[in-house]
Amino acid sequence: MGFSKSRPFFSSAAPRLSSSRASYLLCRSWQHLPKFHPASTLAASEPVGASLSAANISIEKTAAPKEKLPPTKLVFGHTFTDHMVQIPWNDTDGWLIPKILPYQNLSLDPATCVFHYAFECFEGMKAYKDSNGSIRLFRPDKNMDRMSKTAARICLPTFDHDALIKIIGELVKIDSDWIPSERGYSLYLRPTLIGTQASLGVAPPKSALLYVIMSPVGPYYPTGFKAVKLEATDYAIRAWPKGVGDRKLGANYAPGILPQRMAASRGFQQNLWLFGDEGYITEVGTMNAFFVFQLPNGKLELATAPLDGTILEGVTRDSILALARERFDKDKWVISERKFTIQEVADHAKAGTLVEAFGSGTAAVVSPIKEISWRDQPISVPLQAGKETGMVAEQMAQWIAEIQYGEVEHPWSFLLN
Ligand SMILES: Cc1ncc(COP(=O)(O)O)c(C=O)c1O
Repeated sequence: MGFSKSRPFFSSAAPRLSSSRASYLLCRSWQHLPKFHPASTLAASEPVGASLSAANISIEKTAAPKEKLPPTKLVFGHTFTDHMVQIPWNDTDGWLIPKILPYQNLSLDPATCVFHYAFECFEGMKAYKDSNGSIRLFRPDKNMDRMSKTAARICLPTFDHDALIKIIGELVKIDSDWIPSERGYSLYLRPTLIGTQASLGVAPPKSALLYVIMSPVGPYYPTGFKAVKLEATDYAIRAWPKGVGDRKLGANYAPGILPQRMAASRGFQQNLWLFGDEGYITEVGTMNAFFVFQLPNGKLELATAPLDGTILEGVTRDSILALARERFDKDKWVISERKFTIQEVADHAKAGTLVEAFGSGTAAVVSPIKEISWRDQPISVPLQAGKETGMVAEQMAQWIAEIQYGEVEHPWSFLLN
């Protein structure tokens, strides 16, 4: 059964989220933390020394600003701005004074624990320039929350979220002329936390460095959406219950490259991570996964995997769920965080009730899917006629971009002033 504009599945008026509703939504992610998961109760170490503060940032500006590339030449993660943040921590003094410095190399002893035992975690978030030239972050509190929980899981120090948002804000303001003004462009921010203790003993690091670098990026789809073909991976597993797949650890990413490369060698842009003999759908490459099914009762279901520890708690995933719950017509839609299998997707495709599928993440916001290869058989995923996207992905991309670029007032948009 199709999915056409003659059947308005979205409420005609799209109400904006009230701030009380938004704070309720912000709190929801905590409720989804599985109670049994040790990371929800683990503390990195007893807090010692000074807590992270934005009160006394030391600023050293570069004497040699770099030449900027024309925006159309930007390649994701290849160009970095003039400055970076560095904040050292040690287990005696706590967090030391944050420094904004010229972008520079780090000098680390070869025995430093980050190189041997992967004491590293990071975040991916963006700053946007709106049409007034003001700069906005999108839901930075969610990234700080996730980074703290990840740091705690590998015994790196946690930090005051508001302080780090302020420090990042200062860095973004100093390098604000690196953010292209055109719609679709943004500044990708990479907060990173590493253990810096130089010793080979496997133990909690006694010293750490939090740093932030930034890279200007262009639109993910410069010429419009491009739907992707996926290969379902069942010979390798990205994450498992009670593991660390829900944490943004660098160590989770390197093992994912080979299956992605093997999928690419067979002509697929991404792989679809399955879990277990049942073939539960978890994630798409480094994105969360959404599917739209037509249900026997005539309703449509927007389904994504639950936060059971085997998927990353995507900020975009959370935003899509919140917007769908807020703005989709409740008589016509069911919004589900539930387990579902690749077999269920294949059955829906066969019955003509698979409506749409897409990945979600900070880089692309949404990435429409047109085909999934499973056991060498293609599962075809519908797109809108004449378009490279389904209707939900298209609508979500528009709603989220409006908030990111400050075209609608919204509590998720964090204005730097
Ligand atoms: C494994 C994984 N899943 C999902 C996501 C999407 O998360 P977000 O929407 O916060 O970018 C990312 C990107 O950070 C990721 O690396």
